[in-house]
Amino acid sequence: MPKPPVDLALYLVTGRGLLPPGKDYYESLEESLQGGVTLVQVREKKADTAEFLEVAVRTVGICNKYNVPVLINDRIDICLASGAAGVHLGQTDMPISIARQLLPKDAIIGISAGNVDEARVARDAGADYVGIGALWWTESKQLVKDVLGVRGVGAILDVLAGSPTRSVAIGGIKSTNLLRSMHGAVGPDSSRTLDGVAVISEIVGSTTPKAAAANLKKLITAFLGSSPSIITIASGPRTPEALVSGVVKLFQTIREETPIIHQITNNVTINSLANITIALRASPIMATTPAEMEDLAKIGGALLVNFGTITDKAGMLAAGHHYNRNKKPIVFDPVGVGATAYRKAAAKEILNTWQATVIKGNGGEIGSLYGSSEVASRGVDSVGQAFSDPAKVVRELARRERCVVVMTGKHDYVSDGEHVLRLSNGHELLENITGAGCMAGSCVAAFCAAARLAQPEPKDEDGRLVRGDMLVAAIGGILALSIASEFAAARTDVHGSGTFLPALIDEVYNLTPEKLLSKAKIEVLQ
Ligand SMILES: Cc1ncc(COP(=O)(O)OP(=O)(O)O)c(N)n1
Ligand SMILES: Cc1nc(C(=O)O)sc1CCOP(=O)(O)O
Repeated sequence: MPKPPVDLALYLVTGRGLLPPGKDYYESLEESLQGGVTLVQVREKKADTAEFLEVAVRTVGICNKYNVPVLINDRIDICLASGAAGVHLGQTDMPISIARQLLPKDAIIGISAGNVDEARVARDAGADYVGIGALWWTESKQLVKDVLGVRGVGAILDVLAGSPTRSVAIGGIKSTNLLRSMHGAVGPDSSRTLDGVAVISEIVGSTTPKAAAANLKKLITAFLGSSPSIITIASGPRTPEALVSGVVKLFQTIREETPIIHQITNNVTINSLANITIALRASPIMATTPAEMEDLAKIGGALLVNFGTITDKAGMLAAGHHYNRNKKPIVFDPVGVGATAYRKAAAKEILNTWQATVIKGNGGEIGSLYGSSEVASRGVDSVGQAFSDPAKVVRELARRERCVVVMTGKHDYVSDGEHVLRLSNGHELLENITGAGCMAGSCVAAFCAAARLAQPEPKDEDGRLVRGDMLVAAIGGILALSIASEFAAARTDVHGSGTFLPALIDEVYNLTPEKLLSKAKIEVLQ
């Protein structure tokens, strides 16, 4: 009979040195079990053998009351002597083949994996699970290597595809980043996700470990119980009529609710972005200082991060973290990402730190993120012919980044990884003004804020990073600007690009549901 899999969902690794002053270890342990911890590892780095054994025996006794298995960090002898369920082994500990011989047949053996090769060896050796770390930076252990970030963890998860070896991530996991960690840590090829999280300080360092554990448990249970395939869960039929009618609803929501759109953008187009946001009846705030981000993320309806003149990377990283934490949408506009190595590295760092809801770019920018040279970036413009299969590019990038992708151009392509839409509105004068693409980003962000507001907050934690139909929101933002551009270009007072820009702002201001309904050109490609 195969042994039943251990529940890795909320894995407490002990750390007596991190207890708050005056808090008893056994009391803290019992409270955390009451909060919903599913597995415990006794990790004693300073105790001698006698003390380690005493702690292990008492820990097993307490955990038995809650039917929660105990693993021992590093030490086979302590595992055997304490009656623990198994061990967690590091890379320099006893090899798993010997550990299996020494331990009972049904012992659980977990192994640390900090890279793809270590995970492959652990998998082939039959590890029950791998502990992948460090995901984020932590003060609980002196790290000797760079943190992996969600992408590093995702790459390791791919190695486990098709094997029974399961996985947890460890390092810096808190209630504030748990959902982002789980959503982001997905193998790009296999879509395999983590089976749980291993945590020390968030629980052990708390004066109320029961509440700390319960909070983490609520989040991880919601994630594991939901469909993790795509960040924005589609709702409603994807016909052109249904999509435009959804866009109109969001357009009206913006007018009724005037959501705050927080924008970190470039100094070339900042004024146009603020004006286009106001024209839509949303409310812009252009703030870049990292220290403000926690507060702004509480009041902002959505965040736009545009790195046209990338001087505020620290603010971008902090802002995204807080918007993820507050479950608010983020639109990422990686302006000119293919132009320099610095921008490429910054985009990678950003997408490894927070989860974008929508990525919007021109062909060169999307091509660069996708890893294609078919259409390249020169400065902030695209060069090269159109993609031979643009639908594939946006769909695959959306799947990989687990968000909605918008690729602007003669036709605009939008995908949530499942559906692909082609939008064919817009006027060529948009190419003759600076910041048309950036303004599209502001419009998309305003529609994303509306999409979130339009969907009632779920009563229970639902494991998502944002709520609302972000596919419709992305389409709405693009249509609002491109349909307004058609009305602006048709005006008799528009004589060229100079008169076009203010007319464009006017026409966004004067946009109506009827104009959107009558002009929208949407094709559902997939
Ligand atoms: C679940 C889990 N994952 C990784 C580790 C780290 O183990 P190791 O590499 O042996 O380092 P130490 O914990 O011994 O410092 C872990 N303990 N648990
Ligand atoms: C024990 C341990 N191992 C790590 C690894 O990277 O292998 S990180 C880590 C410490 C995790 O503690 P916290 O939840 O407080 O960040």
